[in-house]
Amino acid sequence: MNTQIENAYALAKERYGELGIDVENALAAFRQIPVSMHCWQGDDVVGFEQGAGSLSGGIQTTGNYPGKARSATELRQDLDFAMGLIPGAKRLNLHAIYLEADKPIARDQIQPEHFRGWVGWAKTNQVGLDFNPTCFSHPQSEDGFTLSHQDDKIRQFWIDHCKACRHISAYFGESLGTASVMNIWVPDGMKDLPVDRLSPRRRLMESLDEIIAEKIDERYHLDAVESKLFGVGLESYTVGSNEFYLGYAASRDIVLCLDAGHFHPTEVISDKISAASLYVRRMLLHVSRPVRWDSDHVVLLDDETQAIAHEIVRNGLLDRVHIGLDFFDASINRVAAWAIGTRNMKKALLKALLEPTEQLRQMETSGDYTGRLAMMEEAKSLPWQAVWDYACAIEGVPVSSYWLNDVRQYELQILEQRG
Ligand SMILES: C[C@H](O)[C@H](O)[C@@H](O)C(=O)CO
Ligand SMILES: [Mn+2]
Repeated sequence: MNTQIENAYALAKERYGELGIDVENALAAFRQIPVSMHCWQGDDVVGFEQGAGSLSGGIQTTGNYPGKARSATELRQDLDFAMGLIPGAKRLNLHAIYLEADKPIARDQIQPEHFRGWVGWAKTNQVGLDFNPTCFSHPQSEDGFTLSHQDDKIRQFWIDHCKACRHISAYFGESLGTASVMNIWVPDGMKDLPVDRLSPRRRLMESLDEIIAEKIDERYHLDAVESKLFGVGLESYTVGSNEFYLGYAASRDIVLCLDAGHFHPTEVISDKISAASLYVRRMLLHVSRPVRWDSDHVVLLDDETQAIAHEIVRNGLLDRVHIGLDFFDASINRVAAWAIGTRNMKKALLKALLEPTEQLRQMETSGDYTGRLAMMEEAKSLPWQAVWDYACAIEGVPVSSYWLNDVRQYELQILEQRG
């Protein structure tokens, strides 16, 4: 290892030691925290269904940067490369439309066998898999309703899709020895003011009850539900609102998914984690960056990402909060987008683990708010970056911005050849 990195690390350890922080412990914990990378950043949420239509459901990818993955093989190639730029434990979050089959398969007919390639890849790379039914980009979702549809046949189609997905998710968990978190998000809603807000919500509740009725061992599969405020073209009413799913997850003892882009612009999910932790056993986070709306920009090392990490670490929630990412930017190199967003989430976690939290707590308890603010601000410029560089170096991951050189090479040799 580069002696500069080692020397900086040794100095950082000394500095943190003065504050009573054991850097080696923090680093060991950091390396174990998985961040679930979302497959859909690699191909603009298109997937590999035969005859796939365009993205719908009120979500949008903007940009047309060249080189997106056109097959599962290309997506795995990009993921291999991107994961090699990121230190610590990683998982992959798949959507149902990323199946592999040589003929069209109806969504309610998908099987574990269609994901065998992904499980093989996950075993080789020692990563866990997570899963999502895909209740959008489909002719049966085009009028804005799926699991809450008033037409029983359409509703049943989506129920059956979600049931099929649970079996695939359990197959992931059993094959890989780590529970797959299966997150249900449906776009259901209306562009303009509905008269009846209740009936679709009752139908959604009943559909979900039918979906989760079959008990599946938690060692293999966990059910999660994701709320939303609005979608494009679905501005006035979202069936699966925050209140709906908070109540649903708490009353059914399943996982609550909080997406950073799914609330009012000044609302933050960092503040919701502690509150929800009192009522739900587990949470899934979709860490994202909304810019004026649920725009799914690449995650930054900004105040909110840091606050999310602090809330998880300070409250001892690492084993109850599953950290996933949800952004899709097609205006920049897609592999770089994964690297930037995931590295930032990881940096935030490392910084949180290196915080002098006990000292801050004591100041708060004794009413020393001046000291609390001063120390919180000083903690931001403690030498965490030397620890980060060391974490990258010991895992053979590029240090500092050197990963960008690798991405440029990859772009030239692989992405640009895709046409
Ligand atoms: C593709 C994802 O499932 C989707 O982004 C969902 O999680 C969401 O956040 C919709 O706005
Ligand atoms: Mn999301």
